[in-house]
Formats: sequence, C-alpha cells, structure tokens
Amino acid sequence: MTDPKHTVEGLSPDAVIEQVEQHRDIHTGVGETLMSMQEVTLRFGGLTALDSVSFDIKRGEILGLIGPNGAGKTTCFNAMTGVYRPTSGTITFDGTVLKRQRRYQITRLGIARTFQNIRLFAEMTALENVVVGLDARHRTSVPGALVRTPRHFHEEKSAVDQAMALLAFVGIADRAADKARNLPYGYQRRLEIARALGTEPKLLCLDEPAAGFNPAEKDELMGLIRQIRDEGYTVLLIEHDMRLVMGLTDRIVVLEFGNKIAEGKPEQIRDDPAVVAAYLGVPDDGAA
Ligand SMILES: Nc1ncnc2c1ncn2[C@@H]1O[C@H](COP(=O)(O)OP(=O)(O)OP(=O)(O)O)[C@@H](O)[C@H]1O
Repeated sequence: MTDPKHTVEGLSPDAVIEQVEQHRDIHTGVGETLMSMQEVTLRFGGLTALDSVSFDIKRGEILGLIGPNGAGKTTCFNAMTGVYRPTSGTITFDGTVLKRQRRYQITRLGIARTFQNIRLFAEMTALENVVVGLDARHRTSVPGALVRTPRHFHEEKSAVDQAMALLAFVGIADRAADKARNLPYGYQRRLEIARALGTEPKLLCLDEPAAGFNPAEKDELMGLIRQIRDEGYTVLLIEHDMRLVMGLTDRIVVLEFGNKIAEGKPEQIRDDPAVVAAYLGVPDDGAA
C-alpha cells in the first residue's frame, strides 16, 4: 500500500489513497492500448518536427519518450494535448480520434500534463491550485454557486478534502496554505503533478519532471512516479536523465530529428546502436 509522505490531520494514509482513487476506474484493461499515434507528421513551415511517428501507449505503463535536444518530444506532447494539430496522421485516445478538440476538451477526455517550465497560479495557495483543477468536474451551476446551495457546499468541501489528499499523496500537504510562488522548487514540481492528478487523467504526461533536481530528489521523484503508476495511472514521461529513465520506465520510445529510431524495454534501448549513436554522435562508444 502507498505511503504518502505527509499525513493530514483527520486523513489517514488509507483515506488519502481512497480520495486519490475514488472517482477512477483503476486497473481496468491494463496492457490495452490507451493512446495511439499513427504516422503523425507535424511541420512548422519548412521544419519537420515529427516525421510519420507511430507508437502506442498501453494502459498502466510508464512510457519514456527520449531523444536528443530538438528531437520532437515536446512537440509530440503538444500534438497529444491539442496545442498543435498534426499536419497529417492520426492520434487516437481511449477510442476517440483527436481532431479539433480544444485543450479543455482534451483534459476532459482524460489527458493531463505538466510543463518543462512550471506553470502554476503563483499567487494562489498550493491547495487552491489543486482545487482549481478539480473544479472542472463539479456540477453546481453558476446560480447554485452564487446562492450557495447545499450541493455547492458539499462539492466545495469534497473538493478541499480531495485536494488535501492529493497534496498528501505527492508529499507536500505541510505547505498547503502557502502561495505557490513561495514554495521550494521541488514542491512546485510536485504541486504541478498534484494539480494534474486532480483532473483524474487516464494519461498523465510529465515533461522533464526531474529538471533541476539533485540525485536524492530524483530518487524521491522516481518513487512518486512509480506510486502513481501503481495506483493505476498511465504515465508518459519525457526525461533527459538516463538513470531515471532506465530505472523507471516500462518501455521507451526514442526520437531523433523527428523520427522514431527505436522502441522497446529499457534494457533493449540501452544497447541499441542507433540510440547510442544518436546520443554520442558516434556508433557503439559505451552510452552508459
Ligand atoms: N512552435 C514552433 N515553431 C517552430 N519550430 C518549433 C516550434 N516548436 C518546436 N519547434 C522545433 O521543432 C523541433 C522539435 O522541438 P521539440 O521542442 O519538440 O524538441 P524536444 O525533443 O522536446 O527538445 P528538448 O529536449 O530540447 O526540449 C525543434 O527543431 C524546434 O526548434
């Protein structure tokens, strides 16, 4: 069972997990395809950022998306989350072909992401940042909220409880009342993850979540991401740190200059000559 870093008064570790899990169908269809990229090409003017890229993300896995700078990793995220529309090719998520959905619609479909450069509401507290993410699911009408109907009170209270549970789950409940901008950098990264989890994603996309972390912080983050996977989430991870990627992911897709050059389990990727060459610029020179 999970061991949240900080418990909250009145909220046992089991209750934290219950809150984190409560609205989701977890562990359903593990191993089935959740998202499928089929020959996705994305051009910016004359530059081909993704060139006929195909791969699947399976339910319940941590998939690593790696490649040298400029390989197309973030563009891939952006195509999946509705920031850019592919020039050609198809992206299917949980049975829905992504076409002209707006970003909020993609969030409702069940895709959440964090950003390379942290994006939080700096003047809001940590708790408020998570509650805002939960709000999208609530059913109170605007008039209901204005006259503060019983349903509105109930939803407000359960949103706060669930946001606290999420903060406890990622290990930062002790700073729930602090403004986001006053949190240490590592806490801000965890807060982004809590906020993304608050949207109850079927797919959680993490863009370099360990950037700027020291080795001990990276180890803790690896533990958290494993825990997230073990709670039944599917995770897509962009990360440059090879130790973290190799130690954490179930499978890896490697991009180089917008092309997929390899796909497989970490041990296969580590020894793949094309991957070694992509990272070192020379073949077979001991990538590790
Ligand atoms: N909005 C844009 N307009 C023009 N070119 C872009 C845009 N976004 C990305 N690119 C280009 O597309 C290519 C792929 O960029 P992308 O950011 O996806 O790479 P990346 O693998 O995420 O790199 P990094 O590891 O450095 O973050 C790069 O050559 C980049 O300059």
